[in-house]
Amino acid sequence: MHGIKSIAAIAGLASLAVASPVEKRATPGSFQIKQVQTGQKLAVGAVAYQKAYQKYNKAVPAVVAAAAQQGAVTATPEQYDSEYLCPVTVGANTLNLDFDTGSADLWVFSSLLPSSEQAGHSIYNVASGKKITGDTWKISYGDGSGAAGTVYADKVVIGPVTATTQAVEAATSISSAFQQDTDNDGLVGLAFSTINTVSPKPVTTFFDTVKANLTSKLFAADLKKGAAGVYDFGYIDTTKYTGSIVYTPVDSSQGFWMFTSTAYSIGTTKTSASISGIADTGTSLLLLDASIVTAYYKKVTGSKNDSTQGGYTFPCTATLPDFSITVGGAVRTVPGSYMNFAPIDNTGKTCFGGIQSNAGVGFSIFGDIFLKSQYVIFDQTTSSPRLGFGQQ
Ligand SMILES: O=C(c1ccc(-c2ccco2)nc1O)N(Cc1ccccn1)C1CC1
Repeated sequence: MHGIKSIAAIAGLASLAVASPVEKRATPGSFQIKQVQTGQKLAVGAVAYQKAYQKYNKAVPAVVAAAAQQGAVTATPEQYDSEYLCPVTVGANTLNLDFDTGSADLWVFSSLLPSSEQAGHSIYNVASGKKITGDTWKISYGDGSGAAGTVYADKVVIGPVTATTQAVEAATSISSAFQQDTDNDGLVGLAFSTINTVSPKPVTTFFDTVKANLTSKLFAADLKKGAAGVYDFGYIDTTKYTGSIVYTPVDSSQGFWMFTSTAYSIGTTKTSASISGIADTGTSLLLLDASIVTAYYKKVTGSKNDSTQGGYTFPCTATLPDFSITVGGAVRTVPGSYMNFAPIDNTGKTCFGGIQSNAGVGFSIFGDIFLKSQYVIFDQTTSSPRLGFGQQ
């Protein structure tokens, strides 16, 4: 999630009620993208994993060997898992981009921006691209942040996959929050291309551009609590989850990976309820109906809905109940320990909850707080898209 959407959740989802909620290589068959250790040397997870087997002269599992040979880029979340970033080569430069399944624009900080707004960022130099005359774009996210600019066709490389002529949306203006988040050089939208904002005609997302060349038309997100995550493209890594994957149909009519769960549990208390929401790697938190949120924090001693903090807070020492949903007939659980998003200040006394209200959004948002407890498969292998969840 780019820090902005998480700031939305912290700064005041109440304000959301006012703000318009949501108007945000030779290609081998499959490969693994690891997220970059921002500011640190790239740890290539799959290669490290392979080395471990080789060190003890053990056979390297095929999927690890495949991933290692595919090349992998490892990204680590920002502090408090507020954002997960992967290095992507755009034209001649490598930028750290936020893979966002809640939006469908690949936009980047560019040489077209005023130099003051480029400061601290890796930049796409439009000189290497082919300007797509007449195309413009403008995106606004749920928290009022946003960006706008023009469009170039250029090479985009993610892992070992190269899209030779991907539409790259070069920013000519960006909101202040994006300027301040110097870890983030732009977004790779992985929602459906129908909500791409390029005018007069939407362009395809990176995934839509390359999916025909993948072994399977799918990608999977393996985000982690406080550690590097992985995006797998074109294959399912069966070492990444326990038990089996449960699948559920996706309603893509609003351009999101939207699904419905049929019950939720707070601790061991299960309640039947139809919860319609989206799998959104670009949102930090888990945004649910107020009734569920209130019921959850009733179980947390010292919690309160603090309008000055923009949501529910509790003592950082609080014990938090697990939260589960029933999806595709199976229960999928977020451990209580994942529900503490971050301290509200540097005293570390009071913490901000990972579960907050979806007021003003119109549906629930299963952001990183939920997604990092699962191996999530975004599956377009058939004409009916679906989501898969494997408990981690
Ligand atoms: O930020 C967005 C978001 C993403 C993409 C677009 C968009 C506009 C035009 C095309 O895509 N508009 C958004 O608003 N969230 C998450 C969110 C978080 C908090 C409140 C509201 N929402 C979309 C996925 C739901």
